[in-house]
Amino acid sequence: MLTACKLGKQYKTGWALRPLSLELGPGLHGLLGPNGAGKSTLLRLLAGMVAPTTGDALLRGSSVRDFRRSGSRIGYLPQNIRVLPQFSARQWLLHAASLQGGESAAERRRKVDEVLEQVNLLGEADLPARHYSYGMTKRLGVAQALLSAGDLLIVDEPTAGLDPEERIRLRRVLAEAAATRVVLLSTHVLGDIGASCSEVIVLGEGRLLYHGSTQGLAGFAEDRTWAWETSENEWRRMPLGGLLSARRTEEGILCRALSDRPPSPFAERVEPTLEEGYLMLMNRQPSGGPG
Ligand SMILES: Nc1ncnc2c1ncn2[C@@H]1O[C@H](COP(=O)(O)OP(=O)(O)OP(=O)(O)O)[C@@H](O)[C@H]1O
Repeated sequence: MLTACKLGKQYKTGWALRPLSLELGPGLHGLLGPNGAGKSTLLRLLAGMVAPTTGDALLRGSSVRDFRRSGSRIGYLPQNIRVLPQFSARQWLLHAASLQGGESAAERRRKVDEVLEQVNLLGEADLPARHYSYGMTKRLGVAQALLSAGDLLIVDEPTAGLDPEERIRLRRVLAEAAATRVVLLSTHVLGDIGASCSEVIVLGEGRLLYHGSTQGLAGFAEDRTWAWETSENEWRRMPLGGLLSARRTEEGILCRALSDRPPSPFAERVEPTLEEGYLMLMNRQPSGGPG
């Protein structure tokens, strides 16, 4: 449904995103990568917000740039949303819907109520936005993106700064939206991806490093993730390289590490998490490990 073909963006300072090709079907797709990896650039290109230097992105066979020019059926939530504080959510969304044009006032009101309900803002729909919490403002941004999302919804770090309850709520909204369309979710929170995405894209320094299942990403740490229990004394002498966590239990200290070889004679291989696979892929962990 959404195809990127040799899609790339170069600024005077260099490549923000080196040419890459992708095919995405309906569902929730996660986008991961360190700061400056090119995530927002990719999302802006896929939303048709900026012109590519190379290649193109096609939605149902037509360039996303044409979609945007023709009134847009692409929902896009940028990293930083701005809502005029004197507007209520309902006023803000009715205004956004009227800019899209083409529908009767009654139909616009119906759609606005529908998205307000989806993001659970109906109860506060008539409060001025200055009274909204950070999470409510984010949900309003998602509602605005949903209003114009036909086949494609793109959200750039929607869960950043949200408390766990708000984050779960937002994830549910996105998962519901993904039932019928392509949804792309950029985040630094691996828990968001693990909980809701079946596919994940990883960028690093403007390059596509991985595109596939979340299990496949976790698999990068297969056979290199270890857990073992150690005493307080041994723990104090242990080098920290490769160590992921150390948790005190009644028996001692439960350690977990990424390493090519067993970090301790007592270490046993364990199932890697998504985070461990991501760390392995990004090559951030030292290969030696503790011990
Ligand atoms: N308009 C621009 N002009 C020049 N360089 C840009 C522009 N936009 C992005 N870049 C550069 O492209 C690279 C990728 O930036 P981008 O914002 O896409 O990364 P990101 O993965 O979204 O980062 P973050 O996680 O910090 O939001 C960075 O080096 C950035 O400085």
